[in-house]
Amino acid sequence: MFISLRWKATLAVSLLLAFLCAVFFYFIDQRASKTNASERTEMHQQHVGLLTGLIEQSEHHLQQVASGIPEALRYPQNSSLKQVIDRYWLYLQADWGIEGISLYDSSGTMLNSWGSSPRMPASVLRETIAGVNQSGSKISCQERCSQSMLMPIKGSDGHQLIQIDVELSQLLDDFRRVTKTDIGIISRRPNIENPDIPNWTQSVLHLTQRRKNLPHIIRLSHQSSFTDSIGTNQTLESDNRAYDISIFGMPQFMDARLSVVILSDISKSVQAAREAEEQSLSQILLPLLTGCIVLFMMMLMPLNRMIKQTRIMRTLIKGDYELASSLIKRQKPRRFFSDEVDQLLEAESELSTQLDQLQMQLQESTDELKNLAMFDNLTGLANRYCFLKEIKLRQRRFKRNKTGFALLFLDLDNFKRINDSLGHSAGDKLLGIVSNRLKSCVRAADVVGRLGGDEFCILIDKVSDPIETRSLAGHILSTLIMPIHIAGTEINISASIGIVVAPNDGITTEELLQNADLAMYQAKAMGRNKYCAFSKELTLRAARQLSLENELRNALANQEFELYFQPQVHINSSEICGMETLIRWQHPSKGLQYPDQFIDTLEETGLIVPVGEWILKESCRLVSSWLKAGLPPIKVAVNISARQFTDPGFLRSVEKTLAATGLPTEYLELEITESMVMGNIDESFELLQKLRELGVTLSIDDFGTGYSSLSYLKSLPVDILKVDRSFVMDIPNSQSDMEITAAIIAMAHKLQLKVVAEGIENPEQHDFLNQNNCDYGQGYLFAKPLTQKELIEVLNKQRLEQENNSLTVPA
Ligand SMILES: Nc1nc2c(ncn2[C@@H]2O[C@@H]3COP(=O)(O)O[C@H]4[C@@H](O)[C@H](n5cnc6c(=O)[nH]c(N)nc65)O[C@@H]4COP(=O)(O)O[C@H]3[C@H]2O)c(=O)[nH]1
Repeated sequence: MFISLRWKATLAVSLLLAFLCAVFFYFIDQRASKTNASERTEMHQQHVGLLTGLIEQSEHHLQQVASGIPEALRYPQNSSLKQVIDRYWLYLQADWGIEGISLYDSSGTMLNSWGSSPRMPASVLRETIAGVNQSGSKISCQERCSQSMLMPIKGSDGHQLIQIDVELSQLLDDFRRVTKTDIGIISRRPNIENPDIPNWTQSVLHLTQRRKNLPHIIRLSHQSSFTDSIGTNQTLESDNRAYDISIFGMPQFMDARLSVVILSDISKSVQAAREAEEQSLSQILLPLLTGCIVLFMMMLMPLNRMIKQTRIMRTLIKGDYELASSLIKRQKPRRFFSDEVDQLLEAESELSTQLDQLQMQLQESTDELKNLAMFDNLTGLANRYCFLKEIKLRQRRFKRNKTGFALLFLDLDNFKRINDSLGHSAGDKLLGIVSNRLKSCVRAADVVGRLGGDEFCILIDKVSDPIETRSLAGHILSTLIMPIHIAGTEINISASIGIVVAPNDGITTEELLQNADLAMYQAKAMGRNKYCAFSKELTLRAARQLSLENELRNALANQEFELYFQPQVHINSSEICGMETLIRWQHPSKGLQYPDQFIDTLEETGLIVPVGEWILKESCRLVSSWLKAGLPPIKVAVNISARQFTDPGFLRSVEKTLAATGLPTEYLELEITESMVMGNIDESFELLQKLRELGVTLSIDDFGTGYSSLSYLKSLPVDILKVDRSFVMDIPNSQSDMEITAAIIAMAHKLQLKVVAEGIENPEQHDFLNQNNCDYGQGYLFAKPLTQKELIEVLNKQRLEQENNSLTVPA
């Protein structure tokens, strides 16, 4: 729940104010109570003093009357007390306010009485006669309350006791007149039958303004008990008025059964005290309240600024840095009297700048990442990720508008060889040129992507008929085949294209790409620089390929491979000087299989490494055994695949094989291709050097088919060049092939290399090569690849011929 700081501050200040007021009020109240209590004590003392004075004055008055009686007894002489009082009774009543007079004899028996006079207890009379009791007045209440004075007096008829009474009501009225305070007498003797104050079971014997005041005393009796009320000042509030009621005894004037009650109306002083309190409160409250309002107003401005900064913060959180910085600019920090809010604003400004910079960097990085994520770095074409997204987009579109699309899966032919022989930078340039050519062949709406290496894919929009794509594929192939010049070298590149049309050739993206890939492989198998549209048949072919792979995996273990040997001859004498090992596969059901039916699969699956090791070992073992058997010494040339050559254990494997089979190293020749060496020239050089140090002969197979670098060839540690069959086969019909072959032979000789010409099938070819000083030859003209048995027969035959020739040579 949000509560503004301003309301919290106001609440806190209000609470503080309330607390201060309460404390202040408590002290004022305490002080007022003290003042009030002392004022009331003082008032009470004044009342008691006045009442005492009035009682004493009345007593004096009674004494004066009593002291005049002995004087009156003298005139006329020997008058009795009764006579005197009879004579003066009316006068005493009227002028002296005497209420009653009683005469007693010395035993305390009443002799005469005048008016109404309360009856004195006999004990008091006796004590007075005996002189024990000092002369003084006593207040007593019977039917009325009176002040009585007892005095012994000697009349003509002996000692007597005179009692003079005045009514107390006069005195109490005087008290009220002087003090404006009501007064009364309460009897302490319980009156159960008819009490004036039921709660206290007491009677009020006299009370000024009785009708008005008695209810107040009754109300007081509800507040406290009678005994608790004696000797204390009680406050009673009734009918919007306040009374001070004090009940106390006056033992010097009255007996213990009587109490005086004084009811003072203190409404005015209470009201005045209240007003004083209110005034004091207002005096303190007003400045406090004013302070509070001033504080509130003072807080308003910084709080408003803080609210604005909260908005800035929220804007920053939302990432709208432009708006945030304009808001910050609007709230300029103050130069003078700056406070925490200004510091906060400065910090916000810095934060905003930094966040803005961070966002920019983030945006740049994101863009870069997006580019990296979506586009191929080298060619700028859509990368695999982006391309797959595009395919998915088309698939979604198809669900809406039923327009199909096609995928052209393109792989450059022999790119690896070009890349290896010309170097990676030339390979990269070539890929860039291919990309541009591909883009030039398609519409803007079509997407060209590089899926990796030399694999490209083209997405053709809105295609329903596969025929549409075939003409495009043909156009692409004819565009790509145009010569490319990189670093002064002319390169001829071609590609194989696989075509699929969605959704006929695949529902999912993976399925489409897989089928396009399959079609592309088919195009490659068809002889490269071809396109092939996917068909269900291709799937079957792929399945066959898979089964071929599985069969090849078992072939080595089942010893289904066999070695054939094709003799190599001296061109000038046609005598066998060596042989090339050629692998065959004796398939359990299909019969003899040639390398073109399985060698690529061995390469692709990597099975060529263990199979190649077996070929090397078996070749060395056989030749070694033939040597030992006394057959003419013959060199064996073993084809080494690229996978074998780059295998880190290859050198060790050759060493181990030679050691294990005991074949002298000069009888082993290893055939490698140019592209194997060019792939990683430094490492290849080192390896070839080490093989040569072993004493093994090294030959370059298929020479002339790759992009041979003559500068490398010059320093390459090899012994023999094998001119590829493709140059020999058209001799003598192709002048250019003849020239190339002659040039290769001449160049090789210049480099101190021997030359083997492959594929010699007719005598013309033989003659040409002989005329051009080719060293060795291999081909059907001399011998086809032979089984072990056939080779041994040929070798034996040659040995016999040689022996016969030597025998017929004239001495
Ligand atoms: N038309 C014609 N062909 C001729 C003639 N003379 C020889 N040949 C064929 O030419 C191929 C020569 O082998 P290659 O160039 O190394 O080419 C070989 C080689 O690259 C590979 N290969 C064969 N055996 C092995 C092997 O043991 N290991 C490795 N790694 N590859 C092998 O398979 C390729 C094909 O081998 P093959 O089918 O045995 O075919 C052999 C051979 O039978 C001729 O006068 N006319």
